[in-house]
Amino acid sequence: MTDAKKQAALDYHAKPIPGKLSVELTKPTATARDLSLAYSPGVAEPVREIARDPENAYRYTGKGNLVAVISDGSAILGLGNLGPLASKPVMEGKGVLFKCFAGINSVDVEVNAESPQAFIDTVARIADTWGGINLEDIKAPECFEIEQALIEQCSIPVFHDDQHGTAIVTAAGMLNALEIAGKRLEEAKIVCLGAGAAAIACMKLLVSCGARSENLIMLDRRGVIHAGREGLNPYKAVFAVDTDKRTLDDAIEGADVFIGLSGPNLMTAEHMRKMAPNPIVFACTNPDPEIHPDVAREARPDVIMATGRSDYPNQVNNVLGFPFIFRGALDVRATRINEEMKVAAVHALKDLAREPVPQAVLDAYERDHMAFGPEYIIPTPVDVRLLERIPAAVAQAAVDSGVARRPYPAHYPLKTVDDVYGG
Ligand SMILES: NC(=O)C1=CN([C@@H]2O[C@H](COP(=O)(O)OP(=O)(O)OC[C@H]3O[C@@H](n4cnc5c(N)ncnc54)[C@H](OP(=O)(O)O)[C@@H]3O)[C@@H](O)[C@H]2O)C=CC1
Ligand SMILES: CC(=O)C(=O)O
Ligand SMILES: [Mg+2]
Repeated sequence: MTDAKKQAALDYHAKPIPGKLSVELTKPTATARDLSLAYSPGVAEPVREIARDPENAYRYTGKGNLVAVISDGSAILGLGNLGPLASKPVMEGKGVLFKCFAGINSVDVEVNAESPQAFIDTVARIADTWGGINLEDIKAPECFEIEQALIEQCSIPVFHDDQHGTAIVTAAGMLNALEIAGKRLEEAKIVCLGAGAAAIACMKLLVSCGARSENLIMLDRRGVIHAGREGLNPYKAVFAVDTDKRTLDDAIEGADVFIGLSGPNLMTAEHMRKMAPNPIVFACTNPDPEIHPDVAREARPDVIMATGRSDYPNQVNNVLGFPFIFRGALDVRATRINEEMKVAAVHALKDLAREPVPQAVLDAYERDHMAFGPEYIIPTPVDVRLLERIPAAVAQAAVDSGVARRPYPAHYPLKTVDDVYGG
């Protein structure tokens, strides 16, 4: 970013008041009568009702439309382990996206925990406060243990966005990109740079969509994850392949697909030139991708290119997933977000990209034309049809797979965030 853009970003966060979110009132509070209902003595009545039946918390408090965005700041975007407090702008940012795209209220919680167990204990003790928990920017491998333990201990959906949100959006974009490139997932040679939270979840989902594990090479800071490599954790070991390739330079030769979920500027024009015809490059590290789109395109005009950013075509970013997935999960009061719900989200997102793009999206992106093709493999986050399609698909999958505690919502499909509380 230029110095001017960096300053604009700081000013955006600082002015006219610090931060990006505030709490709003939903009931009148002007009179003595209002206050006697909102607080003492009236507040005692919902207290008694919730003590009698905890389900009443959904009726008398904001719990059912409230998601906690929780981090320890150990993997903030691609910036690394900068600690809990430094993650707060990102967590507030996730809250902005929950609210503006799906009408979901959120609180950000930055946890200073000395161990995964301390993090789990802290969150588990306060989990009943919310309707769902979105774990964010927690590094691998700790994130796997943390998410699994919290899923087991909490009765509300717990979802590590960097794993599953990213995987859902990547799979949807990849299925479309492969079709446009005239390639098949079952045959595609895939290189994944990064072997952390996002990378491992993305590769697992691509394998379950049809990618062959023997066609997949994953790399971490030490290079290719190959059979016999010592010191691999069990999450990486699943992806160890029998190969004599050791570096990105070796692995990228003839690859159809590169997926970057690692760090900035790790891929070069020379790597691009070694890829197969019509290569697909998802350089998804934020804010600075593994390779700048202009460099990639100059090296390979035939590339289908995506990044995690809003300022280039094809934004493969979990913003296309988490607001809408939680919307569907909350509205049927799902106990968890299971594989069926994730797969339903992949297909809803993938299919939407094939439909004509609304004028409002063209206006927001200052474009005359956008249509399914190399420059448009996936919808943009401002597309209001995401709110119509993804929650509906997720809610239906929750009902069908038996994790919904409420029926498919009568007020679906949603047309705008004003509809989220129904009639
Ligand atoms: N576009 C999107 O929607 C999303 C993008 N991301 C991006 O993905 C990246 C990883 O995030 P996340 O998985 O949560 O973080 P993790 O800390 O869990 O994983 C980071 C992974 O990147 C690897 N890595 C880091 N630097 C290098 C390097 N120089 N060479 C090779 N591998 C490297 C690490 O290797 P090692 O295991 O050896 O330490 C690790 O496997 C971030 O940049 C983030 O912005 C994440 C989520 C969503
Ligand atoms: C987008 C996101 O969640 C990340 O880069 O970590
Ligand atoms: Mg993240």
